[in-house]
Amino acid sequence: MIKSFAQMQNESNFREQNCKYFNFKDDNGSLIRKRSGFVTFSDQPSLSTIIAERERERERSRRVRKMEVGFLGLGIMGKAMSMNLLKNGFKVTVWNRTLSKCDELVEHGASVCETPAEVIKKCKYTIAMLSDPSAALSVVFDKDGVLEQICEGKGYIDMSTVDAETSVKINEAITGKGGRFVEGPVSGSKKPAEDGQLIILAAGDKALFEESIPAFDVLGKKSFFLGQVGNGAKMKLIVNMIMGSMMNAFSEGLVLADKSGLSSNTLLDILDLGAMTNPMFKGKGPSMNKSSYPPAFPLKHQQKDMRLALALGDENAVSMPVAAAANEAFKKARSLGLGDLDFSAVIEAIKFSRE
Ligand SMILES: NC(=O)C1=CN([C@@H]2O[C@H](COP(=O)(O)OP(=O)(O)OC[C@H]3O[C@@H](n4cnc5c(N)ncnc54)[C@H](OP(=O)(O)O)[C@@H]3O)[C@@H](O)[C@H]2O)C=CC1
Ligand SMILES: O=CC(=O)O
Repeated sequence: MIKSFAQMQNESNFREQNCKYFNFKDDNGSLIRKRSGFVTFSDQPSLSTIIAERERERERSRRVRKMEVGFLGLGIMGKAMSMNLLKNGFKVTVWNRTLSKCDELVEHGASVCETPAEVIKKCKYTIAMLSDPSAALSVVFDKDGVLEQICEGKGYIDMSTVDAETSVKINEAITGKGGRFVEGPVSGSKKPAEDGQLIILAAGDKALFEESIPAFDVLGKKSFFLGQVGNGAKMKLIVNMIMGSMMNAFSEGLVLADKSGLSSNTLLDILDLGAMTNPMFKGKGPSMNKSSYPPAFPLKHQQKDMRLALALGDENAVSMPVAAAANEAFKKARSLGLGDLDFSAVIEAIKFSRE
């Protein structure tokens, strides 16, 4: 099909190169516009697209520089996440139950407060990353907690992995005082947290979610908005229930290979070449074969997630025998004193039960 110049100009990838326009009159005196040079169709962004993109980036930086974010809980995840916010230009005010853990963040430019209430008072937006439901509730409801200062105009974003009931309770308390709440548990461990590559499973106040996007974009590679409070918690527990079950099957396979006189390293190579290849087997397998479990995702937290996911299964009458068996192995590992090691240390419980 032959297209007119005007039609070509409407194509999204239309570009002009070295074009000059000449105006002259024809025999009837009508003004005619002639063009010299040539046009191309290119996937390269046009100058106007580049300028618009730069302007958007400048606007994003302006918003970030103005955003004062509070951060409660500087464990493995909270430390990496708040450090990322700092490195990306946010003003960050931190609090941790063990206050000395704030020192490293302060060295990188963070301010520190002595209580969660003080952080809330100071910041329009506060993120929490705490170990479990009881920690999440305590930081909100206890003396000097979030509730003492939360009010209209303030947003609270809890990214801890908890059950829906805990999240709903926190939401009711925060909104009851005029504040806004988003739950935003994350999928991804220590390294994705350090690299800003988490997957954020948010739910709750949509406007607060949208205002939090500049921070979420720094913390993660993708943010899902899942609707009402509780949905983020449930989705996270389902994801981790699958992860915990996979880790158990993987551990049993490694132990079985070894006990059958096969090389567990060769098993890793075989798995990596087939349909079951995944970053978890690839990342954890070699260190598991060396019985090394530096904590990225502590085993005690994985067991907490299995427990909470099984409770969700109970509520919904979903039979989950695989997850229940995996939970037993994590419980066994905890009873062996492995709770603070990485969750891959569950393999030790499997080795133990076969000795
Ligand atoms: N590690 C990981 O790979 C991932 C973890 N998660 C989830 O993120 C959350 C944090 O995990 P992670 O950073 O690994 O955990 P850590 O155990 O490293 O850190 C837990 C944090 O919670 C604080 N805390 C515990 N109990 C209380 C309490 N009663 N009152 C106040 N603060 C408390 C700790 O304070 P203190 O320093 O004083 O002990 C610490 O800041 C958990 O819900 C976990 O399931 C989600 C995705 C990945
Ligand atoms: O919750 C743990 C994770 O790796 O995700």
